[in-house]
Amino acid sequence: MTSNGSIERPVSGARRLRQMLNDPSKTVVAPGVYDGITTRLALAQGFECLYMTGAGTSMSRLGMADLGLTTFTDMHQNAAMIASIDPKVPVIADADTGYGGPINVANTVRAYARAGVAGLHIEDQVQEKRCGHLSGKLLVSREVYYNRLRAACKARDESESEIMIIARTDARAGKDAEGNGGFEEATLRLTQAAEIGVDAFFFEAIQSEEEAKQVIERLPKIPVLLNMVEGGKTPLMTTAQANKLGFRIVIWPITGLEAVVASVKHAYQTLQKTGMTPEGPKLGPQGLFDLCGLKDLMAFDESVGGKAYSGS
Ligand SMILES: C[C@](O)(C(=O)O)[C@H](CC(=O)O)C(=O)O
Repeated sequence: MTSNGSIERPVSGARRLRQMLNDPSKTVVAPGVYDGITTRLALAQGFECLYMTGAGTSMSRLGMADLGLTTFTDMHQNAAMIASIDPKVPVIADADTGYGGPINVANTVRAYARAGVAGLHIEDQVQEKRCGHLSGKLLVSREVYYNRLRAACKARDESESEIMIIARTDARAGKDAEGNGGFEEATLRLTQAAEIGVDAFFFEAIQSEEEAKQVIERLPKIPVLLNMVEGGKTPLMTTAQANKLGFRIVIWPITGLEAVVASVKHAYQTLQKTGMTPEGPKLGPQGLFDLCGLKDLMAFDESVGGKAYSGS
């Protein structure tokens, strides 16, 4: 309640993200998450923003590489689940190509906003897309891309949502049917994106630190996101380095995936080879469920008179 008796509404993730970006000295770091457990782990670590990776969503939900197989429904459901775990912490979610023409893009923006997503990125790859750090990417024409962005901004404005529209271009390492591609094309596309009214930029597959500097210098002055893909096309840098260059958001989409794949592989290999799981400290069921809210859930049950878990 406020002093005049009205109900104070919780600050949305979108507003919180905008507030964080209002501080020009700050760089927001968002680790990639793709399911409930990675979301819980990132939240437990105290990250103030999360990034829902499309690559991770594709691999964890479908068991498939990041080639545009995830539908709007897959991505929206995952984003909604992730954003609901702690609505105070903003979630930036991958929205790939927007999943169709302008009306699909608009539908995606409205649905992500209703689900509590704080920001999303729309790119200029064709529907048969691939991870931005693979070679041979094909782009839609400038006009088709701009239409996607116009649809996204119009849907944001008409729904009076504060969701941030992040324009991603894959032009640095891709080209359209007319052969337009490369650094200049990417700069041109994002400069036009700012005219259309997007809130931030995602210049995919920056190839060197010098280019990273150029990106910041040459683009209009709205927040620029830096994509740190281990083993990808962009040299890795720390938060402090990214901040010094002027990047305002840094995402680490596959950090969790790399860690999970390595450790789960080791556990399964050990079990297969030796008939026993690897040695080392274990959380046990109690510890695992504690990570996912066990105590809070039981306390809630008890607070409304439930008896199911008392004494557990
Ligand atoms: C950011 C990204 O879109 C993602 O899905 O997380 C990917 C990351 C990856 O595939 O490594 C991308 O950069 O295209």
